[in-house]
Amino acid sequence: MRLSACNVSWSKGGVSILENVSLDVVPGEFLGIVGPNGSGKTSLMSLLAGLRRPKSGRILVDGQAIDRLSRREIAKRIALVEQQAETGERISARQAVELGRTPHLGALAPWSSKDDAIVDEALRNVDMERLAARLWHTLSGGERQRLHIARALAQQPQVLLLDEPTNHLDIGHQIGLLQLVRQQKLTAVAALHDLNHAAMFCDRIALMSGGRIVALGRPSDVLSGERIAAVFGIDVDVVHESGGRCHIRYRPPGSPVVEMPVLRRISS
Ligand SMILES: Nc1ncnc2c1ncn2[C@@H]1O[C@H](COP(=O)(O)OP(=O)(O)OP(=O)(O)O)[C@@H](O)[C@H]1O
Repeated sequence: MRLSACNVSWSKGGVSILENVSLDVVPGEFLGIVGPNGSGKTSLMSLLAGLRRPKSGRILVDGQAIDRLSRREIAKRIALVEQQAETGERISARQAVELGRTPHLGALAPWSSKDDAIVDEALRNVDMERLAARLWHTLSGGERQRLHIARALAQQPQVLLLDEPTNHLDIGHQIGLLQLVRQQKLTAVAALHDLNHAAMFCDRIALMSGGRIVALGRPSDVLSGERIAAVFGIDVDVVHESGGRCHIRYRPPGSPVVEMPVLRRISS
């Protein structure tokens, strides 16, 4: 499924937050959105999910304006994992994941063993099967975050939107989650803070600053030292790898510039 933002602007209380943002998420790709705090990543995600309407411009789902689709139609195609998604309900881990099936259920489509199997698989995917019976309020931040992802997977969307999905996760589960997203046969867009995670897992990266996309392309084309310095105000050394990937080394303030080699992956 193709998801597009066409010249989208959004403002709140007279303050411009997104300005003329255009983005085409290609079917099957994993697109990363990076940028400093307040650059507009979450605002863009909520427009892409159809939760907010742009002041001008359009969000298109396979060429169709998103505001012409019902909430249920959107939910069958797009799942959003928000940054501070919480539930105050007294529900179990499994029940939280079962909520992902809601858009697919109805009078003519009651809960069935197929839904159970989808929920089982989603729990397995995030390594949470053994805690399925636990009550939500007894779970750690990282366990809850993994369940939010499982709920989104159980929704069986065509596009998965993730706002800082690795928050609260230990490094093993951060890498595991990004790898899991990459392995899914769906289109994914993730707002990420870790530039190396974006460079490692994303096919393309959109770099945001001040409510605009300032660069969009393959990791090694977008994440240049000059651009990172201009947008984040830090000095880095970038090691370019083959296949458009790169690795960023953060330089301690005041340390000299190092010529970084170009690395080529040796395939076995
Ligand atoms: N509902 C709102 N009302 C007023 N200002 C808002 C609203 N939502 C977002 N903003 C402002 O818009 C700007 C962009 O916010 P947004 O949450 O999209 O940034 P972000 O890139 O996701 O930031 P972070 O990395 O800190 O999560 C910020 O300055 C924020 O304060």
